[in-house]
Amino acid sequence: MLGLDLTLSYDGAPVVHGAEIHLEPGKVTALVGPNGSGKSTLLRSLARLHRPDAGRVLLAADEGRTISEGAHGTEPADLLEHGVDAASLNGREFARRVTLLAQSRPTPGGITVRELVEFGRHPHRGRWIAGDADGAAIVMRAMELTGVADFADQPVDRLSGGQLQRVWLASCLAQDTSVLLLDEPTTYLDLRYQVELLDLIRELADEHGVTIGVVLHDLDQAAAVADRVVLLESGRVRAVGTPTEVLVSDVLSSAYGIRVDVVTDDRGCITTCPIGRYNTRQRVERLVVA
Ligand SMILES: Nc1ncnc2c1ncn2[C@@H]1O[C@H](COP(=O)(O)OP(=O)(O)OP(=O)(O)O)[C@@H](O)[C@H]1O
Repeated sequence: MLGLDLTLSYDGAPVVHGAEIHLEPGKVTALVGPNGSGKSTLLRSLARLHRPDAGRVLLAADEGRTISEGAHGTEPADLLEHGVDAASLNGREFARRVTLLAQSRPTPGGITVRELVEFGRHPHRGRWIAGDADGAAIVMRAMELTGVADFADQPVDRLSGGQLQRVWLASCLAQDTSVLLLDEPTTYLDLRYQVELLDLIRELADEHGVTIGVVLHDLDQAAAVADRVVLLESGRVRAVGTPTEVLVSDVLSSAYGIRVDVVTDDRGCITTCPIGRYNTRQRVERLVVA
């Protein structure tokens, strides 16, 4: 998926200025940056939920293939030549290719977890007949992958924030798209489920070739899960590259307006340490000594 020269605004005031973003099949791209830098707006434009003032979103010709079929993608030059303009697809065609786990969603009342997950199958159902032969198995798999199968028959309005987050993710997975966009998916999740979600993201990319774009505030999580990091600052792409290339002290310190030290251990794990006025400096020193 390629977002080209995207200019995005609210009420005529631009908040993203000519951004380019390439999400590669089988790779995880993390969008990071300060509050208000335009991450969610950019992600929403890729999901066709925010109409660009200028620019366009191109999908690989085979990005219509589903996770279960195994999708393959192309380089930006191929997308420019052969890509499908996202705006040219009807809603159902687009929803079979791209899904977004949004930051906040209204919780529907009076339905069960399984029913909410089944909503994800909507674009795959026939218009007149309920034909979706693989649907039940895909819904079950989505619930198992996200750890919600045990409470499949519970009403969604009785779930905790973290449980609900996983149910929405299951619904996205049930959509079985080749592009998965996630906006701050670890919010509300406890430590175990944060780690499991990051593992799941990697698994979807590595084993199923899914194209993944994920907004993350936690830079250490971005370093752990992403192949590429896009750093946004004031609506512009400030840096793009591998975590080692982008998550460097001077770039982060300048983008976030606070000193950020970066420690890389001998296994290549990156830990970012924003330096506050009190005890965070000692934490960095401990990390460096260890
Ligand atoms: N519905 C809206 N109406 C008007 N302005 C908005 C709206 N949503 C976002 N903005 C503005 O657009 C800019 C980018 O917001 P966006 O939510 O994309 O940033 P973000 O990087 O995702 O921020 P955060 O990290 O706080 O979630 C901000 O200046 C914000 O105030």
